Formats: sequence, structure tokens, C-alpha cells
Amino acid sequence: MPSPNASGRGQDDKRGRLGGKVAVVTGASSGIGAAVAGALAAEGAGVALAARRADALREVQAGLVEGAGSIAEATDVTDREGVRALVARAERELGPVDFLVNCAGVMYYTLMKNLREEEWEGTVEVNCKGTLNCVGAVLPGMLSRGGGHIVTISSDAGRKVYPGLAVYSASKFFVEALSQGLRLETAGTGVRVTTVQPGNVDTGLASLSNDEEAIQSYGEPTGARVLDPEDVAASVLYALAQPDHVAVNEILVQPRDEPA
Ligand SMILES: NC(=O)C1=CN([C@@H]2O[C@H](COP(=O)(O)OP(=O)(O)OC[C@H]3O[C@@H](n4cnc5c(N)ncnc54)[C@H](OP(=O)(O)O)[C@@H]3O)[C@@H](O)[C@H]2O)C=CC1
Ligand SMILES: N[C@@H](C=O)C(=O)O
Repeated sequence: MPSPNASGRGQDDKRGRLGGKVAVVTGASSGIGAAVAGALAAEGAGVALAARRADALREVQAGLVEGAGSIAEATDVTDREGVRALVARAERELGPVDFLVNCAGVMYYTLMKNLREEEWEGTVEVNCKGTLNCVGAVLPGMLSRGGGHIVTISSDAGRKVYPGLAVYSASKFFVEALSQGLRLETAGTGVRVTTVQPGNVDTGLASLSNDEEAIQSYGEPTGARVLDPEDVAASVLYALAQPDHVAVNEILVQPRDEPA
């Protein structure tokens, strides 16, 4: 699905803070990923949008500002070869990948005693292995070019475990540990690694849950004004738009009235 305005590196170099850069954004079919794709395109980056739902991706792509090159590629992040194909296409049609923004994720409110083992497994597959697949697909190119930036949407649940979200929290602790390790190992190579840790955001994420006992115990909204996906996209943009010598390693961004 190339956009009519798909363009390679260089054509928009002077437009926006990210002109001439190329980003792969996973989870771009909705919520935070869609907002990130929009924010990066508005700053002049070429964007490869990835998620499983092709129609939803196309809709997000159609809403991007005119002029930014983009592609939309139906991708399941749990499929390592599919992720490699996504990155290969992005490089072919947009240029070498400067930014990976890992937004694909799932979350199920569930109590451990209720043994929702398929949900446990799905969480590990998407949030942990999916993130690894994406990192693995871009890291060699970034290292060989001496630069790149990997941003992962973690969670405030990557800093503190929430009841009803034990496996989800574990998956976000995983991405925090992975990102810390990657950051330490790539220091001096030009690669930057950031985690963004949002609190509650107004997206459809919570609608995956159907363990009523867990939802009633821990998953009901507090009534506080939560974040919009665009608030999280602004944090991603802040990290990506820093001067070369600056690394914004972690950003905790929560609703004002839901500190944790
Ligand atoms: N909403 C919130 O309160 C918070 C969310 N987060 C994190 O933000 C990220 C985005 O979630 P959010 O925007 O809220 O929720 P959404 O449900 O709107 O977005 C989730 C995205 O992940 C994609 N996705 C899910 N499974 C796969 C898969 N196997 N392969 C590729 N893409 C997949 C979905 O696309 P598709 O179905 O088309 O594949 C969708 O685009 C998640 O990592 C979540 O943990 C963190 C803190 C708070
Ligand atoms: N806010 C977090 C958990 O409660 C999340 O949605 O990741």
C-alpha cells in the first residue's frame, strides 16, 4: 500500500524537525501508534505504518499530512520474517530506518488465579517477543550506519506492578530491562534507546479484557481525565527531536490526577 505521495529520503529534508528521517511505527492502526505516526509525519519524517489490520492502517495513512512519504504494511509483530520484510520495504521505498517506535501491544486485565493462560501467552508473544523481533530487524542497519533511535511504548506498569495486570506488568518490566541493556551495550555507537511510560491513555486497549472479576476489582476507570494518544506522541517526539548528543532515556507521563 504505497501512499500516492510516497517519497524517498531527501525530498522533504527542510520540512519540520524530522525532515529527511525515516520511521517505522508499529501498532500504527490505532491509539498511540496512530498518533505517533501522525506526529512524526507532521514533522516531516517518512513513516512506515505497521499493524495487523490493513484497512485501519490505510485510514491512518490517509490522514497523514500531505508531503510526508509513507507506506502501510500489514504486519504481525510476532512474525519475525514479516517484521524483516516490513523493514526491508521501508528501506527500499522510504530510505534507511532512523527511528523504530514500538507501539504494538496488548493488555488483559485478569487475575492470576483465573488462569487465562492464552492471554498470558498472547501478552508475552506481542509485548515481549514482538518488541524483540522489531529491535532485531532494525538494529544491524542502525549500527552499521552509526545512528538510530529505538523508542518503545512501555507503561507506568513497567515501573510498578499493578494488581490485575501481573503478566502485563511483567511484559513491561521486560521491555524496560531490554531497553536498559540495549542502551548500555550500544553506548558509543550513535544508537539511542528510549522508553516512554504512559499512565492511562484514552484508547481501545482495555477493551481486550473480559475477566469480569479482574475488571471489577482493578480495571474500572477512576473518573480522572486520562491522557490522549497525542500526549504520548508528544513525548515520543520530544525524545526523537533532541540534538545528537542528548539521550532522553525514559519518560514517565501520567494523567495529572492519577499519580502512581
Ligand atoms: N492505553 C493505555 O492506557 C496505555 C497503553 N500503553 C501501551 O501503548 C501501546 C499502544 O496501545 P494503545 O494505543 O493504548 O492501544 P490500541 O489497542 O489502540 O493499540 C494497540 C496497537 O497494537 C497493535 N497490535 C496488537 N497486536 C499486534 C500484533 N500481533 N502485531 C502488530 N500489531 C499489533 C494493534 O493493531 P492491530 O490490531 O491492527 O494489529 C494496535 O495498533 C501498547 O504497547 C500499550 O501497552 C502503555 C501505557 C498506557
Ligand atoms: N496505565 C497502564 C496500566 O494500568 C497501562 O495501561 O499500561
